[in-house]
Amino acid sequence: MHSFEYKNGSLFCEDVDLQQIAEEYGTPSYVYSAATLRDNYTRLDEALTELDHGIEYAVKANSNLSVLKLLADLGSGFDIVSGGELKRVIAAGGDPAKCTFAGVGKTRDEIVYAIEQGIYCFNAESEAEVAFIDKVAGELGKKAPVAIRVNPNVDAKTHKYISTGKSENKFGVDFEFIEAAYERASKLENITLRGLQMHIGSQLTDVKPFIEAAEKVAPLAARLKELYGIEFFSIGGGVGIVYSPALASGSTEWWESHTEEARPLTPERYAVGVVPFLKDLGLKILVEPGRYIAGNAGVMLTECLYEKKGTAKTFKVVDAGMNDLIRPALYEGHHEIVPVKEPTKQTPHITMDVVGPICETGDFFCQNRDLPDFAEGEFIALLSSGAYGFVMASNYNTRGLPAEILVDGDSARVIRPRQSVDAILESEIANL
Ligand SMILES: Cc1ncc(COP(=O)(O)O)c(C=O)c1O
Ligand SMILES: N[C@@H](CCCC[NH3+])C(=O)O
Repeated sequence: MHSFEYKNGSLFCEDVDLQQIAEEYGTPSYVYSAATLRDNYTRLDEALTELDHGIEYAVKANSNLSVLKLLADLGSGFDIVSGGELKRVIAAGGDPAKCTFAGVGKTRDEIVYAIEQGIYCFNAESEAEVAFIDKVAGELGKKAPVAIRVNPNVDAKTHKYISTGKSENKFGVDFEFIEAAYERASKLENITLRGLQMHIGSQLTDVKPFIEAAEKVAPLAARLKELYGIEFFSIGGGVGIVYSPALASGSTEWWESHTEEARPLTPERYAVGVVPFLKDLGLKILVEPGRYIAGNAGVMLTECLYEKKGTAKTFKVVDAGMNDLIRPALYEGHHEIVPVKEPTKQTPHITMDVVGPICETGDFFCQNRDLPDFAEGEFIALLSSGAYGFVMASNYNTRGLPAEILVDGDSARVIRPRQSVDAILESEIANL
């Protein structure tokens, strides 16, 4: 489910007209649907009922405090990658005892903070890191819970920048070395071996790599349980979403018009694929979805400022740039673009580039795309922008960060006001 659809000639998020949001709060703005966030969480949770499982929402995908609070209220745990993310979870009312801490470069300060807050487990990504956590825990007179991330050398068949489970990627300890790493770790005095973790990549749209990884690593998890009494196996995140056709795929008719094989990955297919390898391990199974929970729960609204017809192309210049949504520039990520005012049968389609105001050639949201025409002053929505959207925004070109708005039914709340340029300048020191 996602709650973005045309009603009465305008694009709505749940019961709120996005035209009104754009007019009231300005653009560029991110708008999230609370119902979609809740629904995505619940659907995945229900798909995994056969397992003793826990959902650790990957905070990096969308870390707004209101989003974290909504998920914490549903009982979610959190997968964090920095001390900052842990602080966010705590500020949002999340439970540190339900947090796992991933990432290849945890610092001393972050490790100390996480131990003091009593996180559920560090997911260590190298033997050097395990040794360092042991040392820091010893200095604090504590025992730190540790899992080691295994790199199973499985091809996730996703964009090369977001593939993480091959040996050439920086993540985790190679499958060939992992048992020796556990054996050495088991001799350290200030850590407890609590689990095993893997994560093979992001935006997987095929279930096969998940199955391959689960089949390869489940026997290892069983051995580690027997040898060291680990209690969980985290199979990571990575469940992909439908970026196109994003709007249509929100409808039941769209799903029903596709055969099972032609359908993109769903939580149910994911579960059918991996559960058989996991259900008899006697371990708690954790999943770390980010994009699946937040991706299709958000759009970015922007206004068309100018149209420019060149000899080669028609450009629509909008008021959002790659600093607001970097996925197209960074990964050639596809986001569907739809006018907020619903196109009619008479609206002509034209081939266009939708570009931002940033001084970079890569500052585009689409190139040579056939879209229903829209005029200067009209608002458009970039769909599927709820994950890895706002969180990757920057102040490049001294542009304030966009606003974030959470819609729930017929209510719309600003959950992050637009950042002013003054606020950017206030954080700097002019050495005059
Ligand atoms: C360790 C870890 N877990 C979970 C995730 C979440 O991934 P996704 O948003 O694809 O579910 C990531 C990001 O890829 C990650 O690095
Ligand atoms: N930022 C990436 C995903 C990275 C996943 C983090 N491990 C994207 O937008 O697709």
